[in-house]
Amino acid sequence: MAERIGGDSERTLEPLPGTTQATVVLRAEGLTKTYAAVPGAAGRGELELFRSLDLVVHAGEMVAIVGESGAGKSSLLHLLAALDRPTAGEVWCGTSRLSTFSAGQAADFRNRDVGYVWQFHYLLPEFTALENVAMPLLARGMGRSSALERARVWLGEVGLAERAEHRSGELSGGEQQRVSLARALVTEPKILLADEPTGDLDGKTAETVFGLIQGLHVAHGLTSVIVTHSLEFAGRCGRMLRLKEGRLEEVLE
Ligand SMILES: Nc1ncnc2c1ncn2[C@@H]1O[C@H](COP(=O)(O)OP(=O)(O)OP(=O)(O)O)[C@@H](O)[C@H]1O
Repeated sequence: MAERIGGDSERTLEPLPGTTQATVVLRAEGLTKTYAAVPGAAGRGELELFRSLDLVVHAGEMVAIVGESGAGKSSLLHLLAALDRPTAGEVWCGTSRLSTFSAGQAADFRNRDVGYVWQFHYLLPEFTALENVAMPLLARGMGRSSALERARVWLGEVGLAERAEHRSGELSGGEQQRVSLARALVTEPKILLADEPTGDLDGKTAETVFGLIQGLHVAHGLTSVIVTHSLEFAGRCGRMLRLKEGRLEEVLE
């Protein structure tokens, strides 16, 4: 059955080949991103990263985005998370047009619908692992004891229940990234966006964190977009796209 997406340009989406269902979770249409020139700054001319880029991500997909450094992968992920606005084009999440969001609506969208993992964990070092994981719940107004209770469950999901009371600054890099993964998912979003989540980690720790992401993706029925420089990890996602010279190409193996 095809699904309709709404807003002011309602269309019928075709199912994926070989499937009967096409639940589109994220859809970018005609996306263009240009960074403006900085007047008077040498080397800061206008920079067009991509033009008229389209992307459709279906429910349950795990999509890897690869590409050379500077290709625009992080910039694309920022647009999907409503962290930035495109120069032209639109990102849809279901029937919501991200470009119509106010700053508050964008923050709500990120708090409720998206779990975002950065290359660097950005945990608050003076707070415990448990408190760090609970932050997004506290930010949405949940009571402290309920937030901490739910955060404890998510620390368990990433295998760190016994580290709950450690300050995040006392944890190893891999543990910190696992805490940041729990923080991203504690609100039980439907979408996980991860920007080089293993980029700062050594090989074995990277494997642990990537395996965890894969496991949580399946266990929680997530729709995930993962930017990575690792072709090995990308090959283990259901679908690989390469951002190259402003275009997204399917990489078929
Ligand atoms: N806010 C900004 N203003 C101006 N230029 C920017 C801005 N953010 C990124 N850029 C430039 O856009 C280009 C793409 O950056 P982006 O971080 O999206 O690439 P990337 O593919 O994620 O790279 P990497 O793999 O090294 O992280 C780079 O040349 C970068 O300097």
